[in-house]
Amino acid sequence: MTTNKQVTQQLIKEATEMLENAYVPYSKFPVGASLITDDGIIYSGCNIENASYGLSNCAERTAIFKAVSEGKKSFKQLVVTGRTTGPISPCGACRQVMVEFCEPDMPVLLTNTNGDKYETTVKELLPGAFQSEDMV
Ligand SMILES: O=c1ccn([C@H]2C[C@H](O)[C@@H](CO)O2)c(=O)[nH]1
Ligand SMILES: [Zn+2]
Repeated sequence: MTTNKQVTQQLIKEATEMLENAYVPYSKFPVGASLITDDGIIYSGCNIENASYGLSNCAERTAIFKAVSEGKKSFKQLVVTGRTTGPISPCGACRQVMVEFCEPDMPVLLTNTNGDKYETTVKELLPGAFQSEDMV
């Protein structure tokens, strides 16, 4: 049997490995994210930058889009890591994308390579989010 703790450890490991794949010639700030589906498949991603800076994609969105593009839309947990002094903080765009694809109470673990951790949820990260239900 795999415990929640073991799953979290695996997500942290895979998010950390993603730091090596980050394409960050501009910021030199690698970020890794790892997401597990309800059926236990892990999708991980890194940030991918562009010379046209605004086209850069964050690690969180890379992981979520990888999963969605494989037909997955039901998720259990997301882990994000970076070389920050405290736990990393996802940008507004990623918080909005989390709201689109993850349940409000889904756990999100923000961490860093020192092992600092902040456990939160999708709804705590973006209270009052704009959602499809708002378009009546
Ligand atoms: O949670 C975060 C915060 C930042 N970045 C990326 C965007 C950009 O490539 C670099 C600097 O902002 O870090 C992420 O991928 N996730
Ligand atoms: Zn982001």
